[in-house]
Amino acid sequence: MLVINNVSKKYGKTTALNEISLKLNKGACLGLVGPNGAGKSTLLKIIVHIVQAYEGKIIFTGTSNTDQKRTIGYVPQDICLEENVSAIQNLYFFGRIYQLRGKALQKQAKKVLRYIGLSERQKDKVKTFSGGMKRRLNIGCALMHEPQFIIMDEPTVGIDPQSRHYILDMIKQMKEENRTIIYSSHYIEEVNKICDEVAFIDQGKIIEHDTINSLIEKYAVPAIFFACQNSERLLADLHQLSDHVQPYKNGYKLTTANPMWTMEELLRACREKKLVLKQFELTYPTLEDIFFKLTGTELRA
Ligand SMILES: Nc1ncnc2c1ncn2[C@@H]1O[C@H](COP(=O)(O)OP(=O)(O)OP(=O)(O)O)[C@@H](O)[C@H]1O
Repeated sequence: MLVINNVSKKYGKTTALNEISLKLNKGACLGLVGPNGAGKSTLLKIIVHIVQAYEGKIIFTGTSNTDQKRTIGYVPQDICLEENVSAIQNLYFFGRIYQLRGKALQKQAKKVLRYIGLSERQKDKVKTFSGGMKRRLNIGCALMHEPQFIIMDEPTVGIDPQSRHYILDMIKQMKEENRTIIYSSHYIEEVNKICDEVAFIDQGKIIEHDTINSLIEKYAVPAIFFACQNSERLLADLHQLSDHVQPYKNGYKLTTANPMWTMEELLRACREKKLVLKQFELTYPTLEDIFFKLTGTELRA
């Protein structure tokens, strides 16, 4: 288990983290989601001991390994590879840091190469690799010592959709191996695909932390979007049906706790006023909408 207790960090006058507390169970896959500058990288660097001057406590419990660093694999946001040597040489370098030698080192490097799908390119220099291949190798380097905790800082930034897919599949496999994962991203749809729980971070504070299902249940009030010609003629009816009516695209969006009844009433009002519907949809907020609702901040800003 990983316990983050009241962690704060300042860089000069900038507060990067403000009393962060989080608990993560063994085998959990947490998406750490926040916009640029929210404090994600700082928190991850504190967890992996790169940033050592901070307030609060980080506690790892239940690991059999006495050396905490050996239980953690860290994938930094910036690719950290030696470009002028081969993929396998990069893996050997990271394996040696963790005292792997000889046959054991070779065997582990081959295993990791299969895992990251680069066996065919193992002898090629990294400088000949695409951005996505470099990202995969960057992840492979963090896996050489078979860590229980895997901490990834935006590992899919700036890569092609195929490599992105590959990386997401790798993370799913890590989950099946019961590794504990923290995955930082501002691509919320990725987090939705692979994580079980999500922590929203904004301006150095954790705004929410829960399972994705619980968050959706808690905040996802359904909305009806509709568009028709002269839709402003329905405005009075709309305000009777919902307290939250807003112009949206070429029509209006209204939130409602009772969507079926609201839809029926809306259709009835359209028929009465002889208005022809162009679009009519029942929508549920995405995690991105929930983040915006809680923080007033766009994730992709
Ligand atoms: N080494 C540093 N020196 C000074 N300020 C820093 C340093 N590292 C981060 N900060 C500041 O701390 C705050 C949090 O930055 P951090 O990199 O942790 O955010 P982030 O959520 O990872 O953002 P991004 O998605 O852009 O990587 C920002 O205001 C940033 O400018």
